[in-house]
Amino acid sequence: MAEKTWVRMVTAQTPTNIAVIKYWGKRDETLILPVNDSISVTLDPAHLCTTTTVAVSPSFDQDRMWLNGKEISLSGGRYQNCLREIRARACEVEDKEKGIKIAKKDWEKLHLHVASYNNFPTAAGLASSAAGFACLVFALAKLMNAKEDNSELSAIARQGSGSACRSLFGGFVKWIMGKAEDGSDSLAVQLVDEKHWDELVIIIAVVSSRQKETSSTTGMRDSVETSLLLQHRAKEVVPKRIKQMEEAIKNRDFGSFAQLSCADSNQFHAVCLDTCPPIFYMNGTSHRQVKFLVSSDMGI
Ligand SMILES: Nc1ncnc2c1ncn2[C@@H]1O[C@H](COP(=O)(O)OP(=O)(O)OP(=O)(O)O)[C@@H](O)[C@H]1O
Ligand SMILES: C[C@@](O)(CCOP(=O)(O)OP(=O)(O)O)CC(=O)O
Repeated sequence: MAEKTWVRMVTAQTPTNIAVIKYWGKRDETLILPVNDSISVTLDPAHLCTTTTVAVSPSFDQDRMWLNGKEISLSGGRYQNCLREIRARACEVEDKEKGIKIAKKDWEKLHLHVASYNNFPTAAGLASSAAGFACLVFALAKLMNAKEDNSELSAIARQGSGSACRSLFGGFVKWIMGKAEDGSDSLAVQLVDEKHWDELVIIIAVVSSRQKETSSTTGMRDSVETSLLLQHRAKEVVPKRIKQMEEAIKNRDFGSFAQLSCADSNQFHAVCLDTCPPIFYMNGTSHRQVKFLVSSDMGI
């Protein structure tokens, strides 16, 4: 007779976030530590989001993951780092109804299956890695009954993709770059929740759903190696802008908020052009949109 088996599953949903003061450049590639603080706004989960189901069962013989219905490899360092960090924080789980009891030490031997869906284009510049890794880490933490709060979980999601640390919170979120070499103080904090500025409407105009030619990871590595503008931006420009942006958000000052967001986005694209070889993320449609916004009365 077959041995009695079981499956424990958790499903989570996490929205993507859009940076208004951008993260571009790492000081540590493995731990994913940035060269500057960044601030983002988390979108409404009803729109752009990732849904991830994680499952554990004694009948699984290896860790496996499916992204948008296709199996992907979990052998990459980023997935391995997240899985290792969460497993190290796993606690005992008891589900009396289903007769499941998992001791803390059992988590090392048990394997996981992960199925994740993005309801928006993947790897196209809409921060799928942010929603994806935040959702993975959050769902695993719930599955394994980890006791860490969202800021502590953000430091793990950060090791999957830098921008992911900011998707663990709603509203406006700051990723504090931190100073420690081990990355322990590089984490996200919520500045204000989603109710603080609920008349703010964000319109996402998708100008292309194709995969970007240069991934953020590769692009920012090249910028760190070759762009002098990036050094100036990280040291001189962003620290001042972060303070001004925090003030604008606190006071719901749309004029300052829009001016700072546009200036920061333009400087990010300028750093891309200052990179060798240059990186082009904007296309003709994006340029026409910027022209249109500048010529219309946006309160900027
Ligand atoms: N739902 C998900 N779960 C786990 N990993 C994901 C998920 N979605 C995307 N990823 C990972 O993120 C990678 C895409 O990241 P990348 O930074 O290139 O694009 P992006 O995040 O969509 O765009 P950008 O960073 O410019 O906003 C994918 O190749 C995959 O490895
Ligand atoms: C332009 C950005 O969206 C870049 C995001 O880069 P990623 O977080 O995707 O990069 P990795 O840390 O290498 O995974 C700006 C931002 O979100 O702050």
